Amino acid sequence: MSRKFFVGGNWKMNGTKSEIDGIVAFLKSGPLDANVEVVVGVPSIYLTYAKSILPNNVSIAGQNTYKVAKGAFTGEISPAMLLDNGIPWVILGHSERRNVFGETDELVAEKVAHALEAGLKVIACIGEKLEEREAGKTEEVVFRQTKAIADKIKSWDNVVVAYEPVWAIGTGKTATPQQAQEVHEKLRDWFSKNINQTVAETVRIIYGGSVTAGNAKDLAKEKDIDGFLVGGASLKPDFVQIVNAKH
Ligand SMILES: O=C(COP(=O)(O)O)NO
Repeated sequence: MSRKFFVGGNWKMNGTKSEIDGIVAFLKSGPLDANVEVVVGVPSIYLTYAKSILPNNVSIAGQNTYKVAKGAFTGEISPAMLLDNGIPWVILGHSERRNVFGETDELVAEKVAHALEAGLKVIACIGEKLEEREAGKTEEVVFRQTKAIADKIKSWDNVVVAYEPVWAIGTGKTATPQQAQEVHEKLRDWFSKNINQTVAETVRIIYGGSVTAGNAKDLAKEKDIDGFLVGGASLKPDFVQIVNAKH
């Protein structure tokens, strides 16, 4: 079963309007592989601006939403607010939300469930820390994080899973194609055993963690790597080569 290659850009807390103009310029000139789904994750304050100038072949995501529709949650935004502004995607469970802002597996799962119920599509992030990998706990961690989400949601149709080993994020220490493929394959097997074979075969599992134009092609060759979630490199023209890495 073929899965449409998916490349997300996670701009994190970066950008000014003029820098966004520059990013949009290289996305427009591309050319971007038409067989690849491209979504850029934009800081909340710039979502409307970015959406107004992005080319039609690039979609847009928020970087966080809360677990309920409205209320006394100063500083938060809801899935309904993203949808009200024509934003169809959201990135949830990023390791920076988990490790810097203390989001638990439970909270991430509740956020994913509410975002899907509201009608958003979700890039759901999982990934182990270096000490967990060194302790041989990679599978245990990513299965635990995935199960927490599975226990709360009814369908994986609008979910892209992003495996982002924390030790590879922003470090330049990219997982090797073999390391990434091994975890992606185990995750797909987890879906087969715990959800169903159709989900296992159709859910896109993308890799994130120091993806560059230099390593994307080799990673893209792996059968269970369905794309990327790119941080630093998504702010630069090299992002076009990463989008096109599969073909
Ligand atoms: O956090 C990341 C990856 O960041 P880098 O590509 O900068 O390692 N994606 O969400």
